[in-house]
Amino acid sequence: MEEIGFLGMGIMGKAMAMNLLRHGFKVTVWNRTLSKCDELKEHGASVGESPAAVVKKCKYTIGMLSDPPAALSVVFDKNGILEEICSGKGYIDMSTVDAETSTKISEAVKEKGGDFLEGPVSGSKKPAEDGQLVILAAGEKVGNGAKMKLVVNMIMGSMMNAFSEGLVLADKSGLNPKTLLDVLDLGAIANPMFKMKGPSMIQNSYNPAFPLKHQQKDMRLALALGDENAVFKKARSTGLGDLDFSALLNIRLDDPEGSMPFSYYKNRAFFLALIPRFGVEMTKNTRILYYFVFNAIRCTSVD
Ligand SMILES: NC(=O)C1=CN([C@@H]2O[C@H](COP(=O)(O)OP(=O)(O)OC[C@H]3O[C@@H](n4cnc5c(N)ncnc54)[C@H](OP(=O)(O)O)[C@@H]3O)[C@@H](O)[C@H]2O)C=CC1
Ligand SMILES: O=CC(=O)O
Repeated sequence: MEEIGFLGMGIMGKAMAMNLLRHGFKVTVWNRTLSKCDELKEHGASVGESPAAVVKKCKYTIGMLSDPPAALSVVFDKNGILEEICSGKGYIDMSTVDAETSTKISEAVKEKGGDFLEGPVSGSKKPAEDGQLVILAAGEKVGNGAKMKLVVNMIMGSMMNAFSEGLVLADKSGLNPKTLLDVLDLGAIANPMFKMKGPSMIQNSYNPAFPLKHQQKDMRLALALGDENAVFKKARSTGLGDLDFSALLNIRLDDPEGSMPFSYYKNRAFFLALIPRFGVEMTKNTRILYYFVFNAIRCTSVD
């Protein structure tokens, strides 16, 4: 069997490389922090001294790096992929990055005669260990895989935000959060993420499967500076970056305005209901007025 190179022995890369070994592939691994290759070595992997050394040895090399700077660094830096990639060799980047990063890497690899495929994945530590990841590959349409992944993770981050808020609201209303989990699981919004993360969130246990810092990075890439991203940024700035992304719940618990979005929608609905009653047409000026009044109330009426 062909020897496969693997760059990045983080939570995901380690599990994915281990699967390749389990299925009989010869694997050469590299990680910036070399000690993280030890476990793979014990299971039969070889260790390369740099991304370039791995590419020199292997026909296909896979990368699973944290973010765009890391993904670019293993390609463009000294002893990077570009020093050895050539015709007959391929590089597959499975990191979650933006389309611009993917395209930049693709162009540079192709310029050297190599092949490039982006293949970001959906699924976390457990699916990676079980060989059950969903690979989002767009072939020649480089950038579409990256974009799709960011859209999916923007939805996932927003769901986690709503879920955290619901757990806090249930708790503050004197309901048992475990009962909320049961109710959610019975209805139309039941989903594997709530089912998997809910019980550990109730126990305040955040052993990282998908580190919060990566979810915040995905929100940033997907939304630039959207409102939801602000919550993840706040969580990261308070030292939760290395915990699981469900630790977002802690921000909700600490937030004296825990039910702010609830009031936000309540006020918005109230004003939208009032406007037609007063016969006010939504001209540009009334929209601006509405915006200011609405935001003033939004800031002061949180209960
Ligand atoms: N965990 C998950 O559930 C999922 C993660 N992803 C995505 O997969 C990617 C990897 O995630 P995950 O394994 O969880 O992340 P980890 O934080 O566990 O691992 C990140 C990896 O990137 C390496 N790295 C970081 N910066 C650099 C750099 N400048 N140069 C070289 N290597 C660098 C780290 O090396 P070192 O050990 O030296 O720090 C490590 O190997 C991310 O893009 C993430 O968004 C996608 C789906 C699911
Ligand atoms: O990117 C994270 C995931 O769980 O998918």
